[in-house]
Amino acid sequence: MVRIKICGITRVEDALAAARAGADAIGLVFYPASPRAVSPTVARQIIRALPPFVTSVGLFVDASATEVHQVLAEAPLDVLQFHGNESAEFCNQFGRPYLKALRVKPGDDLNALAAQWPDASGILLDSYKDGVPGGTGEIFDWSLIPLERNWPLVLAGGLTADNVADAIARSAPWAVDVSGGVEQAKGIKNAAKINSFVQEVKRV
Ligand SMILES: O=C(O)c1ccccc1N[C@@H]1O[C@H](COP(=O)(O)O)[C@@H](O)[C@H]1O
Repeated sequence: MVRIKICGITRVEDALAAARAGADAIGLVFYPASPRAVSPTVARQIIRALPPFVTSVGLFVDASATEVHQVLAEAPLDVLQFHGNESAEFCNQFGRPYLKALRVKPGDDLNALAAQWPDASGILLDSYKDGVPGGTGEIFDWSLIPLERNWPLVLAGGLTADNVADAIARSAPWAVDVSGGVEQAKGIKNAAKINSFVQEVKRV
């Protein structure tokens, strides 16, 4: 069973649509430059509306430790996702499980890179695009993903209901993560697209 995270949630109704569809986690973006960014106050409202057993994940891009602590003081996130150039030492300091995102380029030794964050709960692989830290809506070459690995893979980058079955077949991830592929506008999710995505993941 491949787990599912729906990222870039900005509204309670979208979080509930994800939960009802059968998603395991929702993602909240705390990167101010993102059109999907939420304030800690809105994040708290969304988290409080979640039914049991749906994990809340907070996404940061090279935030300071103070900024992460400020968010955590208001929004009770279950898991942190570091999508920038954060070191393992930085990621480890918050007392929360975390995902480390890597943006994949040809020639990367992904096993060696993943080993730099030995305490991560999972390694999220996303597409590399110069100057854009994530949420590109673009897939990357899944053949670059090592099938022999000792870390839980969270596959992201341009996933949609149309390509996620193929992506799973090629990479055997622990979980998949989608944002733009289930949106009707940046930061606004589409319940029908969420349902199709979740059903497609559960079908394989
Ligand atoms: O969503 C964003 O705006 C974003 C900004 C900065 C870093 C990461 C971001 N999103 C994450 O990127 C992956 C892939 O997204 P997509 O499915 O290709 O749209 C996912 O984890 C997003 O949450």
